[in-house]
Amino acid sequence: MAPSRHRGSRSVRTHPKTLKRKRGEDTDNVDELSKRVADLELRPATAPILFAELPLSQATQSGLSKSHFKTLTTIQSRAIPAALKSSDILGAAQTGSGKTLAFLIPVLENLYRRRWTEYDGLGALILSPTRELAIQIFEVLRKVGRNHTFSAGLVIGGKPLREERERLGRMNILVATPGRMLQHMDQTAEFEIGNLQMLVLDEADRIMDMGFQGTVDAIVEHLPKERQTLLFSATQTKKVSDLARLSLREPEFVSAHEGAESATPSTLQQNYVVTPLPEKLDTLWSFIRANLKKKILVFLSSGKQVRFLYEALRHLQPGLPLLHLHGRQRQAARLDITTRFSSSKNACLLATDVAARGLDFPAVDWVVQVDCPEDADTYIHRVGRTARYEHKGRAVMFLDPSEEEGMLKALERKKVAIEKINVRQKKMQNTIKNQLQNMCFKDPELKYLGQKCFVSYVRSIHIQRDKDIFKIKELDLESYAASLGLPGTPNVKFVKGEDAKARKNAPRQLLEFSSGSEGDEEARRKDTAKPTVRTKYDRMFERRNQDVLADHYKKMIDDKENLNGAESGGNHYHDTADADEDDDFLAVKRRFDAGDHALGQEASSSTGSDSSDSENTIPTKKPLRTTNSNPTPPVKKALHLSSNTEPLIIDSNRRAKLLKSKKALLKYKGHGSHLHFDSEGLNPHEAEYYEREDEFRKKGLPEEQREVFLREERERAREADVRDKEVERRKRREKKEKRKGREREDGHLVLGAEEGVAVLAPYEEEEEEGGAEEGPVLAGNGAGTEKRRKKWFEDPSSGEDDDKRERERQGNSKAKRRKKGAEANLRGQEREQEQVPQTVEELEAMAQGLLRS
Ligand SMILES: Nc1ncnc2c1ncn2[C@@H]1O[C@H](COP(=O)(O)OP(=O)(O)OP(=O)(O)O)[C@@H](O)[C@H]1O
Repeated sequence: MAPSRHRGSRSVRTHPKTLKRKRGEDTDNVDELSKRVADLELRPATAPILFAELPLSQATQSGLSKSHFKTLTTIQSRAIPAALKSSDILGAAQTGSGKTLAFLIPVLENLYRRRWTEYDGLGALILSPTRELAIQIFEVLRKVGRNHTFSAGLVIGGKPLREERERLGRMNILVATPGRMLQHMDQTAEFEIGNLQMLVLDEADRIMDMGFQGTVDAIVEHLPKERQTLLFSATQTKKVSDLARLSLREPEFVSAHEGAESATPSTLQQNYVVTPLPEKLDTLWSFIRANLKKKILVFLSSGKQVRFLYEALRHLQPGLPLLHLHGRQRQAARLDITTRFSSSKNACLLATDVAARGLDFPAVDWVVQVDCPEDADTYIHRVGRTARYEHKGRAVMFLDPSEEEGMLKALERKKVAIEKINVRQKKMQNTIKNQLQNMCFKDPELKYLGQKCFVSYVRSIHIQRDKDIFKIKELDLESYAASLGLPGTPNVKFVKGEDAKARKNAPRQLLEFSSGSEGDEEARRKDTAKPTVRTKYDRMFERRNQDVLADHYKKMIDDKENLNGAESGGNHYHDTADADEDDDFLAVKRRFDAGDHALGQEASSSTGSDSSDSENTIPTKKPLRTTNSNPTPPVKKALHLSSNTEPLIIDSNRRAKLLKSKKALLKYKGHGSHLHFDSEGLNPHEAEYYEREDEFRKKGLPEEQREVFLREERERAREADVRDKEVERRKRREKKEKRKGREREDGHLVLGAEEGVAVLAPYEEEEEEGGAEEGPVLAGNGAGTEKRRKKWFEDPSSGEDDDKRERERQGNSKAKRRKKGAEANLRGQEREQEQVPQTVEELEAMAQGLLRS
């Protein structure tokens, strides 16, 4: 294909790296290599067994052997020869069967045989659906390509565009996520891709899926039509529409599945357990407790479930390291977690499907699918995280009885053999429901997470396409909510008229409650749900917990009970509460002064139940105490100390003295009232306060009234939750705006929240030590030594630190340059720190610095 435009225009170099490169070139006769490739036969009988048999460059051969790859896997022996001959490939093979090398080797070799250089620009673009997988591919590329001179970069988001922009134009091979790639294509002027030779889609079916449809189509529009395209996946499709979208030319379908008994590795033992939705958590808990010495990967259907379960199980202290991974974590955290799980011997990682495809965690013992996968393909990828490359592994899936039939049929269609097993009852731990309830009760944050977990689960079921598997109406959602420790079943609103799949692929939108939502299946379901007996503790739990969670809930209750029709306002609740407290306080230390002008009111509060005390009082300016000391008789007044006794007429000093004697007053106070306490032992009321039973029954059946009451209460709780969420959202918005403000101040290019940037990390040659890989280093101009591994995944906020360090570096190097007579090697170091090529030589050296030993 298109040879290098600038080949031959390079100046002769004396840099040691150039010498190495030349030596590498000298050992290969590229023409001879091309001839051997042309002579390759693509018959199964002649399929190569060892890499040494393939017509590969010395650089690739040595990279493979240093990485301890000797024998080809089935997919490699079929795909690599065809890809070397520049065919378009549709590659399908089981998970963990080595597809990554099946496309990386042809990428390196085909560019090598075309004598690709930095002046030729981007030669190969490798797209991956997730950042983690892109990193993994990049790592393998670094490993096997260590002796090549190509520059390679990783473009996955998580950092400002600015940092990678200038280097992007000099890359020969890019590993990227589609969204970030498109952003560069649209916004980076220096990015020239008209010369692209190869496009690779790993997890091709996922990338061609709806979630990436628009992005991938836009990327392909930018690419030259004349190119080689390689598509790989464990669940490859031959969809004609997809092939047309990618302009594939007579693609070779290379499948290692054909003739295979199962679409999953033969070393994988697969089972499922039927466990009703409300019992899933107990089953998972028992499973984890029974496998404390194992490495377990648990799949859940949404990030919110992962978060809640992680927090809940963490508090229960299962007895092995617990990790969690989902798409909304920061990059640094995601990298840290995948690295920790990879290096763990025993751990439990709770993850969404962000970990379902491609990730090569070593030695995973168990894959547990707590939530049913959306389809059989997702099942295959999830279980593929264990039993990789000839290793053994086990997988178990929890199915609700309503999901069993549909899921089994879907798996059967995909040639997946799975066997039912039962949980040993004696291995089942005690239920954790009560503990979860307790934790949710004490910790409103956890309860809030639980509510979000519930809503997100229900929605995830609602938007599933396969209604043979996912039957929302058959799920016992009320019990499920209780099993999460929630005091009630949260309301879930569904948005009608939107494409379910598109929503599933847009998690951010999925999180938002749509104000325009119309349907409310959940509410309808609850209306028809059977009433259950509620104990006094249930009621107490709800009321107290609502108080803890939401002040506004209490306010609503108070508003209704105490101050119906009173003015509402921000501080109103607090005022009311204070007033209540004062009342209690006064009731204990009651005292009134008979001569006080507010005598009636105080008397009223002192008795607590006499509402008419204040009537008929005769105002006086002097309090009783002063009357005593005053020989003149007091002004005549009548005190109503009780509604059913005679008023006490104070018309003489002697009568006024009565007010000082409790005993004397008793006969004016009448008998004490009989107070009834409510079931919580609080709030005493007189018998009249409670409705008479016959009157109550007149209003309708108790059950109906109970329903109405519950509906109203639910509505209040829902409103309270909405307000909570609004506060939560506002806080998030403010935080985000603050962050953006900081970035703006620092001169960062502010990007969409989803897509960040990773620094393209051309890497320095590394010491070969038992095949162990060092992280990539910031090569800058190709001669740097500073390690950069950690920086790949620093979160966007850490970009500030980067910039600061970068500025400091630049400042240092400028200062150094000012020094006259600086030594030549010092000058070299300064340029390296600046990362900006100053001369043609530097530029050349930098581009050489990647795949080289
Ligand atoms: N020829 C080989 N010899 C030995 N090990 C190999 C070979 N090829 C690949 N492997 C190892 O097999 C494991 C799985 O490889 P890889 O990740 O490429 O699988 P995959 O087919 O892409 O899986 P998935 O479908 O899950 O993405 C890796 O650990 C890799 O190092």
